[in-house]
Amino acid sequence: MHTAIDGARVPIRMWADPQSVEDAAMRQLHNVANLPWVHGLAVMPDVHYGKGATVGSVIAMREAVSPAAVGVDIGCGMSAVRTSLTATDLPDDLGVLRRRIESAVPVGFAMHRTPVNPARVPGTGGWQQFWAGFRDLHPGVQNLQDRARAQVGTLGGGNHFIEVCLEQGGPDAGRVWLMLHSGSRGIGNELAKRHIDIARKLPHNADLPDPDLAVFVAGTPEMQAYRRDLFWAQDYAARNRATMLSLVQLALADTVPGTRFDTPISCFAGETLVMTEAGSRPISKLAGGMHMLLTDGGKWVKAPVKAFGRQPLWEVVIGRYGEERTIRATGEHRWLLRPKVAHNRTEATTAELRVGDRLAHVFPARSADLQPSRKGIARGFVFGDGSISGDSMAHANFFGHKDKALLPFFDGNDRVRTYHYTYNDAVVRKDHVCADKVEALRAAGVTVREYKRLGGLPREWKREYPDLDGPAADLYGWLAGYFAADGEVGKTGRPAIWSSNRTNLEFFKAACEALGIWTLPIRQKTRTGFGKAETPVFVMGLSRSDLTPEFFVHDEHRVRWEANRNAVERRGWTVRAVRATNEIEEVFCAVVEGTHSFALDGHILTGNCHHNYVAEEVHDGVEVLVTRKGAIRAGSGDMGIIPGSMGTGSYIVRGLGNTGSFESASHGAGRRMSRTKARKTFTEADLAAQTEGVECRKDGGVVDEIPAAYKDIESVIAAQTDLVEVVTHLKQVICVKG
Ligand SMILES: Nc1nc2c(ncn2[C@@H]2O[C@H](COP(=O)(O)O)[C@@H](O)[C@H]2O)c(=O)[nH]1
Ligand SMILES: [Mn+2]
Repeated sequence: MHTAIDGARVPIRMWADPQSVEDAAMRQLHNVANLPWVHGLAVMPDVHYGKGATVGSVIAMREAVSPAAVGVDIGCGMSAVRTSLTATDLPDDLGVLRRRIESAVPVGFAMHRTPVNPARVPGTGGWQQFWAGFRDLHPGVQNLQDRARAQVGTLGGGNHFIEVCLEQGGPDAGRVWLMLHSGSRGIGNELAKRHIDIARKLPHNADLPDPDLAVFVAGTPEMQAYRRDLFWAQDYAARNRATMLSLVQLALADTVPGTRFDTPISCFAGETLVMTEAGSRPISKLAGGMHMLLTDGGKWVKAPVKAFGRQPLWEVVIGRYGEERTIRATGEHRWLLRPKVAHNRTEATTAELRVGDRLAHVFPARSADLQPSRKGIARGFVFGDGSISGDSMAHANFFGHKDKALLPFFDGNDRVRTYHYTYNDAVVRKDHVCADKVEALRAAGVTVREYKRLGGLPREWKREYPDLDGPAADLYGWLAGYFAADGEVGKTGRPAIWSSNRTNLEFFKAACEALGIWTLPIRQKTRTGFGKAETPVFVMGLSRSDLTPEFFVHDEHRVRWEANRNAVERRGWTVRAVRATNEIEEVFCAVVEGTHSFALDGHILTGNCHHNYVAEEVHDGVEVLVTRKGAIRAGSGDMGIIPGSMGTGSYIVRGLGNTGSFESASHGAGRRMSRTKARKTFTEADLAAQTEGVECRKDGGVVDEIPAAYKDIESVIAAQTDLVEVVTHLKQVICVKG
């Protein structure tokens, strides 16, 4: 539970005992909470004083970001992977394995003599494109590319570490894990320092209580340049960890042949269709760019799609309502499931999927007060039941009683005129009849029908589709008007729209997608025309529950729909078959910060790979830039790693999505004392005692990393039970430090 601290411009929500927070850190927190751009500030239980901003703080800012608060180790984070080994599989002399890891991964100031070949890093891709981005970085780092390349796959010093850990308790007790902690190395540091300097000199930062709080504001070239370098450095940090992890995996597999690893990256084959705001597109075509993707909660978010190298593929066959499709994905790809009565699994890897599993789905969020506009209805009706003769303007044609329901939506509807016609069955044609001949024809027993017509309407109403990005009320109105012309509501209350032109229904579908209205697949049927000739016609069902009474312009449509509007709709996909294939291909994934999920075509919600420091997120309905300075994302279901110290172990956690902390949790135990104080307080003997049973350095060079220099990890975890739940407790047997 948290304590709210008032007295600043926004309240400080603190998941730590305020009495335990040192004065310097408390001053930093107040300074941050007083910044004009700050939307909110949450403080994690591992809080302590830090350069620029307090470590263990989550700063949500509107249209601003502070480069010093992000810090110099841009993208610093954790990676972990579970192996197939248990404690007894490890060598008796753990020193052998430690030395193998130390010779595979340079530590401290050391770097690779030649850069690691990316082919040795399965699960990552797009390296060429990534390095091509180097030339766009700050001019001051342009001479550092060779060094940056040589530092990919290196640990660094301080509290960066690589560990071999054992799972504590539970059914998998003794299972071996690999874990590591590092960031964007020298290049991230160089970029950060340059931008921090730039920010300090900007005039709007002149009166800040602490020059380290200088910010960049949205829409300025400085912000644009910082964001470009920031996201590049975050990508570098993730690649650095991925490279190290694969080098450590090789070292372990060399020591214990046959070791297998859970793969931390999970992806799709190139043809997989992903929902974007501009329609569904193959994921391979999206790779290398930023796209608006549909994520959990029905929100559209901008996110990069990336290639992750060649990986073995599985095939998943899914079906719903007579539709069936096959999706190819890696065996480790994470699928989100809808729980069933028989089980409450909410996710599974491809390899763990079972026949009958129901995939989770997501639909774009709809505005609760969506109303069709009058003009939209008129335009949609003309599209369906309008006509154009020659170069004239468009007409709306009202057959039967449609004029009663539709005319009120047209301006100038007093101009409507009545026309008469007879059918000529032989040539399938309407023959117009002059008004003064109607009586005589009827008296002679000829069936004379009538319809009403309103002319003088814009030509494009009949010829063009409306703008998908236009006002939602106009688009919804267009759908309602078109439905009034060519739609029907069946006996079960299911609305369906008909057209002889498939493209019209595809547009109708796209417009529904844009508004969050679910549609069924378009089906082809055969219609027997007036001349008894068979012609193809297309029909598409619409969701009952996504529509509103105002959508139904005709009373009889609305009455049928009302009677059935709550009927159950089975929209979801069910797994019909899962099998491994022999195919190995380039695979792709979207990297959505925050929710770590995005939708495939068919609204299938799926997971992605995670990790980051500055993220664009929406909190309290406001778009904010969230800086997690020593804090992790802990959205509902997000997996996270909270390390303790080189002697006390770590936790794998699952986020609870607490909005009070901006869906965040602590990133570690946090320092209890500075490095200087730790060196003065403790000896090598203390370090040896506190790291007993751990194969690690025990010399004076790492005394400042002694476990007692950090807070008690158990208390830190206990202080955030409303932010995360513990999934696995790990304790290290090897710890490598630089
Ligand atoms: N399991 C281990 N945890 C460690 C070790 N050294 C530090 N730590 C914890 O990591 C966080 C990371 O801190 P950061 O601010 O540098 O990102 C720190 O708070 C400690 O709790 C270690 O050797 N092993
Ligand atoms: Mn770190």
